[in-house]
Amino acid sequence: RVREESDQVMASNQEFASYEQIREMHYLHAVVNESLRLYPPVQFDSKFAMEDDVLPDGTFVRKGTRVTYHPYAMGRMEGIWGTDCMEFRPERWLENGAFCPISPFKCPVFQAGIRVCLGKELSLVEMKIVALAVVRKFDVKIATPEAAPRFDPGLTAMLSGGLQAEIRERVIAE
Ligand code: HEM
Repeated sequence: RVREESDQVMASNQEFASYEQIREMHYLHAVVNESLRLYPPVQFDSKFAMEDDVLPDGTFVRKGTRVTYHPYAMGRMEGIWGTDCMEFRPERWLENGAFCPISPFKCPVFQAGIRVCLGKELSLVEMKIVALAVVRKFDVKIATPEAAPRFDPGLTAMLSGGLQAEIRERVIAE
């Protein structure tokens, strides 16, 4: 689907997408957001209360308490995403083919609010340019598609044992 969308927007001999073209690719944007939901590079993140505080839901937090939010767990919660929360379904981010943002407080992959990641937009563009460059030029076949990739816990995400794949140059019919 990403290839099909890019073929409609990019010239067949074009190696890299322009910023304007990237903005036209709603399905690609949905795919990247859906990947980040299930595999957030920052899996969890902690804060320490400098003073007694109260969370928006009324929970009292005593001074010195460590509070951790967990994007990996939140991305897989039925209460947030529904019964298909474990499915990779980019369509959940689309309405009539157009990207439909979901609150960053439901999906805090880049945090949310005033301390949201300053590199969010830059990294989304980077991810999309790299994904397009790979998908348009190569056929990528995961060696063990039946086994879901497993995360190694850590500050930033790694895949346990890597991700074995067979990569072949894409043959484009003339
Ligand atoms: C997929 C890539 C990225 C992810 C998932 C990500 C995620 C995050 C998260 C979760 C935070 C909040 C950390 C905290 O409050 O403890 C954060 C903060 C931040 N990020 Fe990113 N980030 C990414 C890429 C980048 C890039 C490429 C840049 C710079 C070009 C960047 C710059 C920053 C900065 C400056 C902050 C601190 C913002 C503040 O505290 O006011 N990030 N990021």
